[in-house]
Amino acid sequence: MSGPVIEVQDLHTRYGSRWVHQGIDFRVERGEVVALVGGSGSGKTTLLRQMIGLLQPARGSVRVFGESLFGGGPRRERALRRRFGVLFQHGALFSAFSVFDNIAFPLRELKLFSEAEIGDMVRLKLDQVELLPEHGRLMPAELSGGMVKRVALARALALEPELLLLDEPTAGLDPDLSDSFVRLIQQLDRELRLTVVLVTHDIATVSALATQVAVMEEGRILAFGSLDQIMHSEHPFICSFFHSDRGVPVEAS
Ligand SMILES: Nc1ncnc2c1ncn2[C@@H]1O[C@H](COP(=O)(O)OP(=O)(O)OP(=O)(O)O)[C@@H](O)[C@H]1O
Repeated sequence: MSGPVIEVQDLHTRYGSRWVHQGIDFRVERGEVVALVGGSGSGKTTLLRQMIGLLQPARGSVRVFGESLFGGGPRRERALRRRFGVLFQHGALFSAFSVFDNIAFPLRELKLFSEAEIGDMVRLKLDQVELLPEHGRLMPAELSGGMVKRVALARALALEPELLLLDEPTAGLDPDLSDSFVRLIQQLDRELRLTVVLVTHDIATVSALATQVAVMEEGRILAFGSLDQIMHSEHPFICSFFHSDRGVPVEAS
């Protein structure tokens, strides 16, 4: 496929009478890892929700793989949605399902595979996120924070998506766990040649993963470019964001 993986044009979003996005233009090219950063409440997660079709634009458009997430008919929309995987902010595992059944869920929904095939695929996904087959028997309540993220990532990868969307992938993890989760995403990104969009507040995550950075403020994209370009911006908001006490373990050359 040629053309961008995601193309957002003149996007306006509102919750009730409150406008959250006021004219967003944004493109994600194949193979890029784009980090959405910005102040709290600037509309990052809402933009991610638009990209996965959980919200409809009030104005403007969101196209994924060249198609609108709405209006193509149920079969076409389902086919389009199978091409991306989502890691939600707190993992969003089904608490009544085991790890195995959480990862199997999107595979079973397809009604294309036998239980034996699903078993093989779930074990492969567990291995990809560096968990053991026996972890499949655990319930979400028995998992550490790092394991929840890995299981949620395995579920997001279950249908072998081309596009992966991650909402705050390292939130709630201590620095060591955060580093090892970022390394895992890096490795999978290389192996699976994914296109990735992630929302994060963590500059270390941006520095390790992102090929492009979009800085959001008050419902607009303030700047878009490589981390190096963004780091050299003189915009006061960007300066305070990237050079604050949150620490910038980034060697911008
Ligand atoms: N379901 C909702 N209903 C009403 N308002 C909402 C809803 N979700 C988000 N908002 C509001 O929209 C604005 C943007 O929220 P969003 O979660 O997209 O921001 P964010 O940049 O991801 O913030 P954070 O970094 O704090 O997660 C905020 O003011 C938020 O309160």
